[in-house]
Amino acid sequence: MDNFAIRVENLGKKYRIHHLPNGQKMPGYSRVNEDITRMLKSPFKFLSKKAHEEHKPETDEDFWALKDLDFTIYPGERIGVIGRNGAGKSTLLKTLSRIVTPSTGRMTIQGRLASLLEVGTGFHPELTGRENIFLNGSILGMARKEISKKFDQIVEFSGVERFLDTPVKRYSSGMYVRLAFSVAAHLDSEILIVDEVLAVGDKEFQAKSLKKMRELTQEEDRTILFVSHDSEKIRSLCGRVIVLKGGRVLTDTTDVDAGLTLMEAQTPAK
Ligand SMILES: Nc1ncnc2c1ncn2[C@@H]1O[C@H](COP(=O)(O)OP(=O)(O)OP(=O)(O)O)[C@@H](O)[C@H]1O
Repeated sequence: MDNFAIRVENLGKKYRIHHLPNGQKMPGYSRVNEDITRMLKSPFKFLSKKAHEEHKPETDEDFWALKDLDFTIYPGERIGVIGRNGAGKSTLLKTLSRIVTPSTGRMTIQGRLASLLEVGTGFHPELTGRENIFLNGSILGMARKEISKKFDQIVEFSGVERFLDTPVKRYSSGMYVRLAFSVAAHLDSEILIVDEVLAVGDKEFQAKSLKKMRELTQEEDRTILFVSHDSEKIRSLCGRVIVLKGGRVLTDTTDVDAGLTLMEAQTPAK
């Protein structure tokens, strides 16, 4: 088998979009929220409108958040996944992290994958920082002894030593990201996926994390997929960019500047 880290073939993700009788479109989950908000605002109006709506047929439509993706990523590459709001970046990273199930195609991942998605994923809120470090290590298949060996490095890099025995639900978002990044960067995984979260940390920690990610690819041949809206960060970290538009690959290039220019010329996906 080829020595690749990630191979994606004809990958697609389809969502069902509900059309409301008033012509609005929305995914199923937000329709419930919308109903609750309307009901709280004006219960009588909501109920009479709802009874009226019941008699109007609703239609559903397929919406492709990702479509026909094909690419191969090799060990040691630092890939920037870029695109305007709604282009499909998070959906792609969540699909690769197996949080979202693809609707078409297949993906082959060679190596262990650690992902750092939006704040709130990855850690168990009730567990302390210390417990989450061990939990994350065991999810990656590491023995307790191996995790213990990395423990001090993780804590030192994160700078959250004083709060190690506090449940992470009490952490500020900055502290949370510090620990989550440090765990993902230091535990044994061949592939690291980082979605925008670093923007939550302070400038100093952001710079330190970018430096760490460069080292991980250079010294340990680890592969990094990085989503960011910050062109400077993409330029300083990535050697290749995959530009998404409307769920499809617009371009996949090692000319990072050209990729960024093309992305900036796009309007957000509808
Ligand atoms: N669970 C869902 N149900 C329906 N549509 C969804 C769902 N999750 C995402 N989408 C839609 O898929 C498209 C891609 O979303 P995604 O979050 O991947 O974009 P993104 O490129 O990460 O955007 P941003 O830069 O704003 O974070 C959007 O149009 C979004 O509304």
